[in-house]
Amino acid sequence: MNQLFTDHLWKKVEPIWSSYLEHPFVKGLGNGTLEQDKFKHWLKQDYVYLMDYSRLFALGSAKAEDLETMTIFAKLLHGVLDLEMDLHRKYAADFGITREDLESTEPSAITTAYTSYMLNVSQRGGIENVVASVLACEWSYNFIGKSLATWPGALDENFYSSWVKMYQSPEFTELADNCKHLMNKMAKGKSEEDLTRLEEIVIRTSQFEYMFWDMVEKREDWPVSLN
Ligand SMILES: Cc1ncc(CN)c(N)n1
Repeated sequence: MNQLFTDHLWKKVEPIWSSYLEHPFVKGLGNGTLEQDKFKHWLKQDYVYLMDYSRLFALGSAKAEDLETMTIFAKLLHGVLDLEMDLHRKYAADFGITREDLESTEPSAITTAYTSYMLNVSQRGGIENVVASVLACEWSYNFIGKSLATWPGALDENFYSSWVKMYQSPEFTELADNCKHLMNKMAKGKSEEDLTRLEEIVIRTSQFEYMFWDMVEKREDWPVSLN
């Protein structure tokens, strides 16, 4: 394969990622009209999602076979725990939600399914599986942030402008670019069969991304509640 593996992947996931921009939750972030109760649900579910997502970067660092890869994973871990989750903590403070409340959020069915899938695939396979698992998450949010930033008024002062600003920022773009760089590095020398397997992981996680947007839009938890 002469083209970058991430360019090949982009062609595969583009229809799924375009549908994110049509999703009511994402549209509400871009035009500032999203109901705050729905956003609160995203905030809490995403916080516990990111706690598990961080574990993947720690796992990637542990599985790394060279110092460059180990260092990138360590930077990605720091980026999520610090830059990204700081956005969540600031919004939570505006809502009067404490850090303890955020951390003790019960993961919904979709959150559990998505993080369990990534952790399972990453633990079972080599480091290339870890990279394929984390790729859509970082890259698609950066894609959404950059796309929404072009919408009229999305960067003007409104409740969700800090969300758009952070996900399109140079700092977050660097995290997404680091994931893409690792994916291309891992793809080098792999057989067509291995690349197809990695592509399937990226497509599956892209589908989970859509399900996550849908879950927060509908404020879903578990289908049958115990109380
Ligand atoms: C579900 C989800 N996917 C991706 C991201 C961006 N790291 C996120 N915060 N949450």
